[in-house]
Amino acid sequence: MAAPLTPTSVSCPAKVFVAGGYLVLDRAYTALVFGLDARIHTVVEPIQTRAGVTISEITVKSPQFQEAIWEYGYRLQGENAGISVTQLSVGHEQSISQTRNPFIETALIYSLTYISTLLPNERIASSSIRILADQAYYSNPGTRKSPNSRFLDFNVSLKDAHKTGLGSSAALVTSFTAAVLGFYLPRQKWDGATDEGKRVLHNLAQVSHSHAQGKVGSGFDIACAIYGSCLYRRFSPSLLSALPAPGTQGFAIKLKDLVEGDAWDTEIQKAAIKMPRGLRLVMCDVDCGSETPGMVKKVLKWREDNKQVVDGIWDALQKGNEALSGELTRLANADENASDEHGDGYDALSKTIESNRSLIRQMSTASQVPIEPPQQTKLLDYCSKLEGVIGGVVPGAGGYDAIVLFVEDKEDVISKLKESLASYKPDDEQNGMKIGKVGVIGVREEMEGVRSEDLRFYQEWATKS
Ligand SMILES: Nc1ncnc2c1ncn2[C@@H]1O[C@H](COP(=O)(O)OP(=O)(O)O)[C@@H](O)[C@H]1O
Ligand SMILES: C[C@@](O)(CCOP(=O)(O)OP(=O)(O)O)CC(=O)O
Repeated sequence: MAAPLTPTSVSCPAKVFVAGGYLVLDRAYTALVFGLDARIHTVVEPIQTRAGVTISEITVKSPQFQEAIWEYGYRLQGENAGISVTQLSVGHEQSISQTRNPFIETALIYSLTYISTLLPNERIASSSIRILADQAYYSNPGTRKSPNSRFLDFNVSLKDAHKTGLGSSAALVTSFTAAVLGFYLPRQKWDGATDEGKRVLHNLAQVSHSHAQGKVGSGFDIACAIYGSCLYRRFSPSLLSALPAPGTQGFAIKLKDLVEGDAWDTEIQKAAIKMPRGLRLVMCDVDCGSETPGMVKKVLKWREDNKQVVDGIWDALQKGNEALSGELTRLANADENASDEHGDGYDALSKTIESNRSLIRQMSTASQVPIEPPQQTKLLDYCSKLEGVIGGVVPGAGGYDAIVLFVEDKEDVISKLKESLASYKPDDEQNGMKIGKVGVIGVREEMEGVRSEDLRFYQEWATKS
């Protein structure tokens, strides 16, 4: 007889991709990714069913948003095809979503299927799942239920929420997968606190996120959701191509083999990423926007057509990115060995950032993809001259989304930075784009990845549908 299921909650951090954008799509290069102290939590709880009634239903709610309830029926299929999931759209409640949430649906299919391979003779019980996200993922103001509320009511539907680009889908899929595995599986079958548990979680979340996303990303965001700040080398994309589609013959067994197997060549180096004690990251949201997949396509095409030139720039940039993580680690280690102030000790860091930016601009100009477009150059140059700002870059794919700055971790430096940004005047429109208000997002770097959470956090959100 299986042990009774107990409520389980897991959270994962947001990400900022500081160096190695585009390069990381190729295993020859690495990415420097920082986790941020904004998290997405997933809570899984048993639901009471009346004696004798056996239903197979999982309800997923994202109660901070309107119309964000998804109800799923599920069943085990023959021929090792795994668990099939059907969205139930009974519509008896106004808040039931009429739209699909591909990230939730896919994470459910993949995690239940994996669970079914480990518990072949057990019925998977119904459950209720809640998702709660920290404010920083969205720029909608939101309202508090009480003065100390951690999770705000955003008062909009997910489709109308304005994302700040911190990797909501990766933190969602990873915390969701971890919470579902932790809820249904006994510790001896899967333990998220162990290295092996994390490795399986990483592989499973990569496969499911990649499926939901259309297999375009390098997977850096999932790695960060699990391991926190790290140096990341991606897995070979061919690993995923042999997996049959969900619901087809052999899917379950092949999924189990894939996620538990040792063919994964992902490399995660936690020790290669550190933040010196006197510094912190500041993320600024630029009120504009860019489409990552379109930019990726164009950059890859440019690389294909100009292999030699591009390899030259990318090899130099890889060296520069290694110099950046090397300098951060050197400064952080120096902090551990002495308690002195750095004085002008950030000069080398500042120069490395500058020279990496110049290579990124070369890439922008040659590919004609606005990775660091002139509007962002002007903003970064402006910020880099402010007191206590060491330098900054356009994170990830770049474009008009955001900038990230290395800043001295002092209150007066941050408040002056905020003042200066409030009065910042961007140039008029260039190439059809004009950046708007620049705001500081309330986050900073965090080293820790996935973690179990205390259920008390969610009391306020216990009953709201
Ligand atoms: N709080 C949430 N609850 C439910 N689904 C969410 C939530 N936040 C994000 N998502 C899902 O993730 C999608 C956004 O993912 P994506 O476009 O990849 O943005 P990001 O760059 O933040 O990862 C949303 O359309 C939705 O499906
Ligand atoms: C281009 C990339 O290498 C980096 C993109 O980083 P972003 O942080 O810009 O990503 P999104 O939040 O998904 O838009 C693509 C990748 O590695 O997947």
